[in-house]
Amino acid sequence: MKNKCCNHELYEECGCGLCRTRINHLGVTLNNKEILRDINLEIYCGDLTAVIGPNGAGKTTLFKAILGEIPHTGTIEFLDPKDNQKGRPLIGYVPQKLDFDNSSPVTVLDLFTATYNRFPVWLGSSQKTKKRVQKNLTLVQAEHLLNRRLGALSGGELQRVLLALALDPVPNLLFLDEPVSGIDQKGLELFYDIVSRLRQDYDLSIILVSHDLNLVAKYADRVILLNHATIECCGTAAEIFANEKVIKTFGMGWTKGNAESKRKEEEQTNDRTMV
Ligand SMILES: Nc1ncnc2c1ncn2[C@@H]1O[C@H](COP(=O)(O)OP(=O)(O)OP(=O)(O)O)[C@@H](O)[C@H]1O
Repeated sequence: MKNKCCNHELYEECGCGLCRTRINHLGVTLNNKEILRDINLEIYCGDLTAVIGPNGAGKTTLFKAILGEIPHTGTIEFLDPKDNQKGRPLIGYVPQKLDFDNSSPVTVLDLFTATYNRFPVWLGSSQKTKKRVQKNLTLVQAEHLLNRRLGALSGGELQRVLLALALDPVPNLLFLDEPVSGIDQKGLELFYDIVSRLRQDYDLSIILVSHDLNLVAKYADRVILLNHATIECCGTAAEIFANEKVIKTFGMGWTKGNAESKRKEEEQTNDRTMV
């Protein structure tokens, strides 16, 4: 069955609307436990898809499977009709958290240098590397953090640095696993404003796992509810937050209010488009 998230009409205004990552019948079983089953998704360029679901629904497992970190059944392919290419997508990943020693002297520049080059970081960074890092940090409003120690960054700053790292080279698919702690509301909003702008500038396909339904309602083109090991429903934010299954999962009060304001916002956008 073709589900709504594969409906081409939803993507008419997104990027070229043709490049896409296709996930077919993806399933994951770990230690004899079925964690994901029959996941089918198409993610087009310029499209920000938010994955929501209760704790333990399998959101991180979905990321890990697509990244190839854990075994899965089904297929994942990137299709670029412009030059007829077909293959595995190039994926950029911003993890939920980064485990490192906070007291380590490693700086942001060291982190990038170690990623871009094969030689040891203690040999220093060339001017060429420094320029490349500066350019990438500027994209995420973090150019002033070049020589800052990683351990001295705030949660929001670290998240933006990791985003800059994930954008070079520009990926076919960008994964954002929202941190559950360590970033204040202002930091989160700045992060999503930057993501939203980059999505337009680079025509990025983005999958975002988020626990903040207000941010999802504000930024996502499409929302997917992952529950009971599979996709229970998907659609625009207004559709999803009015959906019975979502209301049952997250509670009546929140979703009804948001569905209503999102519906009004979409109506206003449609009115403006028609004028
Ligand atoms: N190696 C494993 N073996 C068995 N079960 C696992 C394994 N890894 C994860 N699980 C289980 O798979 C389910 C999904 O976990 P996952 O971390 O993907 O959920 P999530 O939706 O990302 O949760 P959260 O919102 O809390 O981050 C959980 O019940 C978890 O206990």
